[in-house]
Amino acid sequence: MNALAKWLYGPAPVEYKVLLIGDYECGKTTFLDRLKFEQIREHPNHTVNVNVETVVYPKGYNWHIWEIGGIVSLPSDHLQDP
Ligand SMILES: Nc1nc2c(ncn2[C@@H]2O[C@H](COP(=O)(O)OP(=O)(O)OP(=O)(O)O)[C@@H](O)[C@H]2O)c(=O)[nH]1
Ligand SMILES: [Mg+2]
Repeated sequence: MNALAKWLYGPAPVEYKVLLIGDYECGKTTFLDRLKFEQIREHPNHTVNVNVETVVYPKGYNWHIWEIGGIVSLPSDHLQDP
């Protein structure tokens, strides 16, 4: 079955997961927009928590890019000393 699917659809795409982190308003969404849409917005909204986009480059390679917003609301117990 696997061989049949491969013959019909070609090889499965290669999947990568990338974490995009950085200071508040450092340009993470702008960078992601440029990669995904090949254009940028002048005033993108602040990212709340997470923004995920998949960029295909080159064909057969899927890059799942997770932008973690600069303003992250974490439960307070994550912020306490161990
Ligand atoms: N001049 C200049 N401005 C930029 C650049 N990249 C982003 N900006 C501007 O900086 C501001 C913040 O950009 P975002 O891409 O929203 O930054 P962010 O890191 O995603 O912000 P958060 O999601 O709020 O953490 C926007 O007004 C962008 O237009 C750059 O390379 N040069
Ligand atoms: Mg952002």
